[in-house]
Amino acid sequence: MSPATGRDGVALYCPAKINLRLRVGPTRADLGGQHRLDTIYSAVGVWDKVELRRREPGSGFRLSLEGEHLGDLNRRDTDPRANLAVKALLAMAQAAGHQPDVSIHIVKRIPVGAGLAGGSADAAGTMLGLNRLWNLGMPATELNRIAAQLGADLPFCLHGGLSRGTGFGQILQPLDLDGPQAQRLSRAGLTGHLLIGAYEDQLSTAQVYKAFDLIGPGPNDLNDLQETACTLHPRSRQALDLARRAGIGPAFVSGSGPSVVVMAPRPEQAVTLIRLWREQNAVDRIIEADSPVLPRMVPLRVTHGQ
Ligand SMILES: C[C@@](CO)(OP(=O)(O)O)[C@H](O)COP(=O)(O)OP(=O)(O)OC[C@H]1O[C@@H](n2ccc(N)nc2=O)[C@H](O)[C@@H]1O
Ligand SMILES: Nc1ncnc2c1ncn2[C@@H]1O[C@H](COP(=O)(O)OP(=O)(O)O)[C@@H](O)[C@H]1O
Repeated sequence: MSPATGRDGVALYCPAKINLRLRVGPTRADLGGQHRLDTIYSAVGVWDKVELRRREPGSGFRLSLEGEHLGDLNRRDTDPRANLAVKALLAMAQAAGHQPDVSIHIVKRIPVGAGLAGGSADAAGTMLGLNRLWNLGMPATELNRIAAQLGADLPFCLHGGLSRGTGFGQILQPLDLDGPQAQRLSRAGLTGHLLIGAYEDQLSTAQVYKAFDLIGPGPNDLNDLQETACTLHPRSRQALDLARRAGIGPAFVSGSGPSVVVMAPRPEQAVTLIRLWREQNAVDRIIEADSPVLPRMVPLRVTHGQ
């Protein structure tokens, strides 16, 4: 049994992401044709677990998935190289001049294709874990550069907590969790205990952004993509309306959706909302969590032959 130093294996607890504000501007050539964003990211305590273990030199990578809600990851014909965690492994291996002889085991709890950045969370966890496993000492600037090439919200997922995001979402201004901006968000009821209403349905981020160019933002939404996500997925609008009529909130769609987020600081609010959502079959899965949170890494005890 190797000592729990992380020398042969590390486990990462990767939080989901919501947007407490999401302003979407026009597509820009200097942003690679992506929309200019001004957003407040907040990491949420819905955790994927990414376990990384060294494999024999030259044996290549191996990916395994576990979880009850794997969405379109569950298809037999899915190429493992399409998994964002594998893309992160290959990008880190290339940047570090390393062979990608690593097994990646992901325990999925973050709903897939939900607007919660589950893929980016796993990819960020893989990057942080490899930086430790391979003793790279890669600085945050280099990790951010690689992350931004893999996904717009991946740089945020490396850090967690609260952060403003601009550019296409990759330019970060982390917010001090005790600072004035975090306190303002807390006074607005946008931090603390929340409920996520999730669906077996998925929405394609690319499709939502494309439809946004035709539909545009709602008049008073925290999230400019919300009107589009609710148009494409009406059950999300139903779930939000139930929360609003019960006076529970703020309530909004998470990122490109379809999942919805309702801030529920008091226990009785959560009980009421869960009852309403279930009575009206407004959501498929309800998750209670707190926000903001930070990613965590722990050494893995690797028994030989594992
Ligand atoms: C919408 C947001 C809000 O935080 O999160 P999710 O809902 O995906 O979690 C993000 O902008 C999603 O980030 P991410 O999921 O990494 O998107 P990517 O894979 O990089 O991009 C998928 C596609 O979305 C479009 N895209 C993405 C970001 C952006 N600023 N403008 C865009 O137009 C592009 O068509 C891109 O090809
Ligand atoms: N490790 C992963 N976890 C979740 N989705 C992944 C992963 N790797 C690739 N994907 C793909 O990314 C797409 C978007 O998934 P996800 O990041 O969960 O949603 P969103 O972009 O809406 O936050 C899905 O269709 C899924 O097939």
